[in-house]
Formats: sequence, structure tokens, C-alpha cells
Amino acid sequence: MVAETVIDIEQLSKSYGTHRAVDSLSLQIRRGEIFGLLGPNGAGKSTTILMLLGLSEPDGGTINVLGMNPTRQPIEVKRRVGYLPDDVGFYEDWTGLENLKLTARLNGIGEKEAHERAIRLLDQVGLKEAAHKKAGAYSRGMRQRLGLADVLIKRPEIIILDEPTLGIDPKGIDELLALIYGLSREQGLTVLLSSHQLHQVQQICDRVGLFVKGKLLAEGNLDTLTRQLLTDTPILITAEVDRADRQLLDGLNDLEGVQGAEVATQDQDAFLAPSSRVLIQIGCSEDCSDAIARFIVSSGVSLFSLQRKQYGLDEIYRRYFAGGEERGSKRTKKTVK
Ligand SMILES: Nc1ncnc2c1ncn2[C@@H]1O[C@H](COP(=O)(O)OP(=O)(O)OP(=O)(O)O)[C@@H](O)[C@H]1O
Repeated sequence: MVAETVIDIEQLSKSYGTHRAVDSLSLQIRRGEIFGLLGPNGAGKSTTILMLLGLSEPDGGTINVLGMNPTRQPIEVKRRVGYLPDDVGFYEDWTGLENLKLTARLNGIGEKEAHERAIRLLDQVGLKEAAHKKAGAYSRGMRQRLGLADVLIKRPEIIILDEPTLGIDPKGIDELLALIYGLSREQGLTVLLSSHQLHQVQQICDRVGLFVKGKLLAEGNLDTLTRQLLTDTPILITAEVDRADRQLLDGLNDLEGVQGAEVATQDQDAFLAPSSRVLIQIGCSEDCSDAIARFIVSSGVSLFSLQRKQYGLDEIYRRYFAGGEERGSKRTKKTVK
């Protein structure tokens, strides 16, 4: 069953003076999804988040959050959507526990329930030992964990996290990401995560939206992004076989969609020792894995493995922007509806 859409954005636009910060943005996010908002500085991520929270009014288009219009129902949206800014503010002289209980009270939660929820959350985010320590003495990582607990105390259905891992050490990042992932999977929490840290986004996001100059350039999982953005980069398939002669390579080159097949590495003893393996690298304009596998096997050659190169987000981002601004703007016009 397909999960319900909890965020529905259609043709959303917002300008500051003559500058279009968000330009005809359409995006749907389903319940329980972890969605990554990715893009360079000034791409329009924060402006979009502010409009989702009802803190900024769109110039055009529509936003629907949990069936509500954030501009008209900002208080109700705020009750059900949690927002963690990149630098969350706490009462520095108050302990972590006291800060959480204050947030709970401000959200109309009774004293006893507030205490119980705060204790449980501090444990969940790994701050049990630091519960009675002043927030001012927390490290950056601890503050982010406290921030996450602070967002969760009102039991939101959606949480929006702006650069949640900024300034945290690698171990802290892994733990925070695992926590966010667990929350989403176990409690069906919908998570919107804005970040510049591509490999982190890739670790936990189900889908990613790539923002450039106020437009959504591409969205989807890694496979979709690769297809949408790296259109002129060949698909690379590596076949591991027991031998590769000219006839085999010529045959592969003749297959439809294959742009080039060549031996990538060859064990020096490949032709002497039948057990040695040879790697053939095949560049294709489309995924020709099936045809390649069939051809190799029908040639009487043993095929041990066939792998398609997976591009990571870092690589997609780097390759896509390798052509600079010029390429970015051309693509924007071409790929955005
Ligand atoms: N209050 C404002 N007044 C005028 N211009 C603004 C305002 N807020 C944002 N902008 C401009 O709108 C564009 C989008 O900014 P936004 O903060 O949404 O980008 P972002 O993707 O969140 O960037 P970052 O990753 O740096 O946070 C930028 O050009 C920015 O300078």
C-alpha cells in the first residue's frame, strides 16, 4: 500500500524583491519517508522550509501539510510539525531536562507527562547521564541531540531538520543519523533533512531533492538521480569472466547500446591458468546487463559476476557541477517541468 502524501507542494514560488528564491517548486512527500533537501548555498532550501512551517508566505502556488494550509493554520501546523534549526537555542543555565520540560509545558503537556516524556527522550537520544547538566556545558553534538529530543517531545508527525550534523564529530554524526533513521522506521515519522553533507544524506534518505537556484533540478533515489543528471555519462558495467579474446570483445561491442568494451585488468597468467579471472569494462548508453550476460554465456565463456557501477551522491553532485554554472543553468531549463 502506498503511504499517504503528508506534504504536497504545487508550483510554489517566493521572491525577495526581484530575486526568485523559490521558483515553481512541486514536490510530494509520503508518510514515513526520509527526504533529503540538497543543494548549494542560496538554492532555496531554507525559504521552502519556512513556507512549510507557515513562517513565510508564498507568492504563488500551494502548500498542503498534513491536510493544512500553513499560511492559514500556522499554529496547528507547528503543533504537528517539529523543526530543528541548524543552531537551536536553549536556556544555557538550565539543565537539559529543564529545557525539555519547558518545551513540553509550552506545548500544553501537563507536568507529570512532561517529566516522563523528557526522561524517556533523554535516554533515547543518549543524554541520560547529562540530563542534569546545564545546556551551556553541552558539546555541539549533545546540543543537537537535545535539539532532537526538544523537537520530539510534542510527538510531531513530521520533523524538519536543518543541517543537523553540522559541527559534530564523525562518531556523533553516525549516532545521530542512526537515531533519526530508527525514529522514522520504528515510529513512521516523516523526516525532511536539509544538508550539504552528501554522503550523510545518502546514508539515510529514501529520496533526495536537488535544489539549484530555487528550482528542483531532480528528485528521487540514487538510481533516478543518476539517470536524470548524468545523461551523457555512460553506464559502466564490469563483467568478471574466465577469459576474454578479440572475438568476445568484438561481439560485445556489436551489441545494441554498447559504446565500448575493453579488458580492464588482466592477470598476467590469465591465459595460462584457467582459474584466473579477467575483468571486462563495458560502457553503455542504457543498461544492457541482460544482453551482455546472455552474450558472454552463449560464447562459452564463464561469467562470474556482472556489476553496474553505482554513482554516489558525492559523485553525481561533483560530475554534474563539473561544467560550472553554465552547465547548471542550462540543465535547469531542460529538466525542470
Ligand atoms: N530574508 C531574505 N531577504 C532577502 N533575500 C533572502 C532572504 N532569505 C533568503 N534570501 C535569498 O534567497 C535565496 C535562497 O536562500 P535560502 O536561504 O532559501 O537558500 P538555502 O538553500 O537555504 O541556502 P543555505 O544552504 O546557505 O542555507 C538566496 O539567494 C538568499 O540570499
